[in-house]
Amino acid sequence: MRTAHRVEQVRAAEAALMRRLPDGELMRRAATGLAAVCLELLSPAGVYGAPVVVLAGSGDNGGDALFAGARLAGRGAAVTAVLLSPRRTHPGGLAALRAAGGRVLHAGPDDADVLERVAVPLSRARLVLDGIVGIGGRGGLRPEAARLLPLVEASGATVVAVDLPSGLDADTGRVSGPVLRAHLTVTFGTHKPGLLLSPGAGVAGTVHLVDIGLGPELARLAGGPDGPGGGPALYCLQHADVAAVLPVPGRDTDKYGRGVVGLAAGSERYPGAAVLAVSGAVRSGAGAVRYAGSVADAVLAAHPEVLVHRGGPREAGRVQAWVVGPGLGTGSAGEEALGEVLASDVPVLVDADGLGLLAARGPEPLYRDAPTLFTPHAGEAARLLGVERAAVEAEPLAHALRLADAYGVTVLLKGDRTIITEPAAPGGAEGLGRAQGPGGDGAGAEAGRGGAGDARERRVFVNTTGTGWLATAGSGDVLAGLVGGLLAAGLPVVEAAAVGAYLHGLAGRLAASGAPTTAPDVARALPEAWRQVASTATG
Ligand SMILES: NC(=O)C1=CN([C@@H]2O[C@H](COP(=O)(O)OP(=O)(O)OC[C@H]3O[C@@H](n4cnc5c(N)ncnc54)[C@H](O)[C@@H]3O)[C@@H](O)[C@H]2O)[C@@H](O)CC1
Ligand SMILES: [K+]
Repeated sequence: MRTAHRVEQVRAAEAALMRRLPDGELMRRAATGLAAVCLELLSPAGVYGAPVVVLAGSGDNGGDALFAGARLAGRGAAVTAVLLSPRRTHPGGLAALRAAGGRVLHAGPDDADVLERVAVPLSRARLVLDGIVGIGGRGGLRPEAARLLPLVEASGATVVAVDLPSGLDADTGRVSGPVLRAHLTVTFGTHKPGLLLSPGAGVAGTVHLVDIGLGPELARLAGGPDGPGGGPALYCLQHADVAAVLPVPGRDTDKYGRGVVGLAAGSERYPGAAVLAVSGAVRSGAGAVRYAGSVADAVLAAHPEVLVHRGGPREAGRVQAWVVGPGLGTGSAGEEALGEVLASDVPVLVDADGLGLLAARGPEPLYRDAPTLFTPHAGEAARLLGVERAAVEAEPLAHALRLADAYGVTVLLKGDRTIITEPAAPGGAEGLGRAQGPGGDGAGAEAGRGGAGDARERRVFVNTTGTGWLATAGSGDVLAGLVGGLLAAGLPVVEAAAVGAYLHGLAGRLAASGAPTTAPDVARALPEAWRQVASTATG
C-alpha cells in the first residue's frame, strides 16, 4: 500500500523527528536520496562534466536542491545554481555548492538581464533540478520563477522536481497558475496527495519516494491526541493489496454462494451498455449474473450464461447486489427501475443514467440501510453537485468528498486518477488501509486506526493503474458490471470500488498495450489482469 499525507501532517512528523536528530540531518537524508537518483539519471552518458542547473528558491526546498547539487559537483558534474531569491537562499546549501566548485547566478526579481544570463546554462543543461518551492508553496509560480519556464522547456533537459513540481498544490494536486512540469519527482518521507491526484499527477512525471525516516512519526501522530492526527490522506493500492482481498471460491461454494449480481441496464436506444456492463459482471468473481430489463435478447446473444428477466428488477429474483443505470434511459421506465433497485436491501451501484435521474432531483441523502455507490465521471459529478465540470476536474478530491457527503454514499469518481471515497461516517472497521499486510511502507499501519476519540475517519483511495486509452465508449459500463460483481461476491463497498478500479485500469493497459482499444477488449482482458494480480498473493 502506498500512502500520502497532507502538508500539516508532514510538518508535524518532521518536527517530531527533528527533535531527536542532529541539526540538518533530515535535509542531509533528503539531499542524499535526491543526488542518488540524479546520478543514476546522468550515469549512462557520464557524470563527469555533465551540465546541471539547480533552480533554487528561498526555502528548504532550495536547500535540498543545493546540497544535492553540491554532491553532483563533487562527482565532477558542471553545476550552475540559479538563485531566485539571492538574499534568502539556504546558507548551508549555498556554501556546500560553492565549496564543491558549483557556479552561482543571481536571478532575483531585482536582478537585471536575468534571462540572457541564464539562457546559456539552461540551453546546455542535461538535468534541471527544480528546487524553487516545495510544500511551503502557495499558488502558481511567482513571476521571477515563471519567466524561466520557457527556457527550461526549450532546453530539452530532464527536469527533476524536488519534493514536488514547483507551483503544484501539495494537498490537492491543483494547478492554479504557472507550474514547472517534471519528468521525475523525488519526494521525501511520504507521498503528497497532489502527486497522485489529477491534475497534479500529470505534471509530476514518475514519482520516486525517498525514505527519510518519517513513517513511524506519521503513524504515531495519527493515533495521538496532539497535532493534526488522522491517518493517511490517501491510500493507493498495489498488486499485493488487491490480491489479498480478491474473492476466491472455496471447494464447496456453489454459484449462489459466490454471489449473484443483478443488472438493471440498457434500453431499446442503448442496448450495448447492458451488454458491456454484463461483460464486466461475468468476469467479476460473482457466481451468476441476473439481467432485468428490455434488452434481454441482446444480452443473451452475447452472454448465454446470464439469467434474464424481461421486466423490472423487483420481480427478477434474489441478488446480493444491484447495478443500475448504464444505458437505462432517463424516461419513466428508467425512473421505475431505479426506484425498485434503491428500495432493495442489498448494496447498489448507481451509474450513468441512474446518476442523471438522481441529479435531476438535486442533492439529498439517499437513506438506504445497505451501502450505495455512485460511479460518476467528472461531468456526471458536476451535474449531481450543480457545479461546472471544469471545477470537478480542477479539484476532483474535494468534489468526490462533497458528493459522498451530499448524498450519503460511497463515490468512485472516474478520471485519469480515479478517486474512491467513503461518506464521512463509514460503518466497516476492518479492511484495506485499516491494517497493513507485509509490503506496506509502514506509515499506514497505525494510521488507519482512526483519529482522536471514536470517530472513524474515512478512507480515500486513488487508483493509478488507469491509462488514457480507457477513455473509450462503454469502458465505464464494463467497470460498473465488474464492481457490482465484486459487491455481490461480498467485498465491502469501498474495497469493491477500489479493487474494481484497479483491475479495470490494469485490463485497460493490457488491452491497449500502447494502441487504441475498445470496451469489449477491456472486458476480455479482465481475467489476465486478475491472474497477474493474484499471482502476487503470498502463501
Ligand atoms: N521541514 C523539513 O524537515 C524538511 C523539509 N524538506 C524540504 O523543505 C521543503 C519545505 O521547505 P520550506 O518550508 O522552507 O518551504 P519551501 O522551500 O517549499 O518554500 C518556501 C519559500 O517559497 C516561497 N514561495 C511560496 N510560494 C511560492 C510561489 N508560488 N512561487 C515562488 N516562491 C514561493 C516563500 O516565500 C518561501 O520563502 C520541502 O518541500 C522539502 O523539499 C526536506 O529537506 C526534508 C526535511
Ligand atoms: K520543487
